[in-house]
Amino acid sequence: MRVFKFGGASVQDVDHVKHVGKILEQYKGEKNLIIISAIGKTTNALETVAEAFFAGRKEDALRLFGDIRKQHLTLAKYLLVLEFNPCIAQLADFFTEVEWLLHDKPVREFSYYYDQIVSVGELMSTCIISYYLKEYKINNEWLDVRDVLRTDNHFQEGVVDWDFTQKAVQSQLLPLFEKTDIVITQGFIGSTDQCENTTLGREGSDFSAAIFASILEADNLTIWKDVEGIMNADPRRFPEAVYIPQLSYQEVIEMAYYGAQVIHPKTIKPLQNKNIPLHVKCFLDTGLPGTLINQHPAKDLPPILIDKQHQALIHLRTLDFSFIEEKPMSRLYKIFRELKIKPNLIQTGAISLQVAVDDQTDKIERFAIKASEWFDVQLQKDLNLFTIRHYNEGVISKYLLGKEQVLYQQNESNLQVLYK
Ligand SMILES: Nc1ncnc2c1ncn2[C@@H]1O[C@H](COP(=O)(O)OP(=O)(O)O)[C@@H](O)[C@H]1O
Ligand SMILES: N[C@@H](CC(=O)OP(=O)(O)O)C(=O)O
Repeated sequence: MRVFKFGGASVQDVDHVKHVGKILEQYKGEKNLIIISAIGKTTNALETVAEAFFAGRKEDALRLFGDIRKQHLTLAKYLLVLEFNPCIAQLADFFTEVEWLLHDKPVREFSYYYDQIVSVGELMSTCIISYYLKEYKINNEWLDVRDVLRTDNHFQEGVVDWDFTQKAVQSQLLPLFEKTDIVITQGFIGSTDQCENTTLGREGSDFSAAIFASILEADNLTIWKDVEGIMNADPRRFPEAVYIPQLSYQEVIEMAYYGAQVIHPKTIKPLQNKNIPLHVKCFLDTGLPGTLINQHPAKDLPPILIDKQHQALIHLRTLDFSFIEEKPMSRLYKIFRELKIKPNLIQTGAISLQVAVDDQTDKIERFAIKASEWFDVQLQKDLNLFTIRHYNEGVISKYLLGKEQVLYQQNESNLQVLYK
């Protein structure tokens, strides 16, 4: 058994969806679970629908959703002939689910509505692709992942109930493989025990794929991307980036943790725990070897560059001049935990502390209010966090010279600079 994941970039239009069919043909006769994300940038578009709805701009929300609906119907029209009508019937159910909700008034928290609305992206994409594959004579079964992947009710960041999910995989997913070799399902989304939609956090489809690979004890997880494989930097921002043929789980988990936006940070743990190899392969040129990620330490790694934008630096000083010891630290971590804030960089002094975090205005404001009970809180915005793993003098001078540095930290393997 293999698990494949196709992200939004790989299913962004008619030609890309057709290419998915071509890739699957190469694996005929093998059992494959296919996890697919929303088409192109649909999740971003659905986020604006959720925001308009929650702000009470019902007409805007309906209009924006109308555009998304139209795009999906157009895609179905260009891909399908025989399977067009059944596909449209299934899509209509998904549209109705959202449109009914948009006619209501928000009475619950934003995250709840976000998940009910945004999750339709993956339902629509998998529906169209499953029908396209049938039309193309690639027999497959479509699975509503909400029947299998159970989470708690932390909307926008559902925590997976592994026990339930494992049992549901046995009872609902595996029997589908008795009928067909290919099962198509959604990444990124799940459901609570109350049948409410949840999401696993932005870009969470990689994580969904790893969850299934782990439960199924798959031979391999392949994530198809629009790049040659994993590179030592984002090639969109660093055209000189070089491709890396093999990486260890540990290296990739570190890269993702520091902000490399190529694999979701939660993807590696379930794979490492079961020793399942991860392949990052090139969607457009399947002949390329891609990057293999496994337990073996990589040799001769180039310096790895990660430039994380939209950072804010929170300056904290204890109001009563007490030292930064266990008590103030545990208070701070309690607030981080409550607000789900992840510190990207921490530097401590005697009575002061600086924390770099992703600049999420709403969360930072709530943090400042809570922390001001014990700390003087100041904020600095519009910063970037540059991380170099496996640094050397050459890369330091190439990339950091001339940058206005705000904070600097260095250990044996990482160098991090917060700059303006
Ligand atoms: N270290 C890296 N190696 C390769 N690609 C990277 C890296 N860091 C960021 N990227 C970016 O990740 C993109 C692919 O990820 P993403 O757009 O999330 O794909 P998908 O939507 O298919 O999951 C590439 O186009 C590339 O710009
Ligand atoms: N569609 C979701 C989940 C995801 O993982 O997408 P992608 O595979 O395109 O990064 C998002 O955009 O966050």
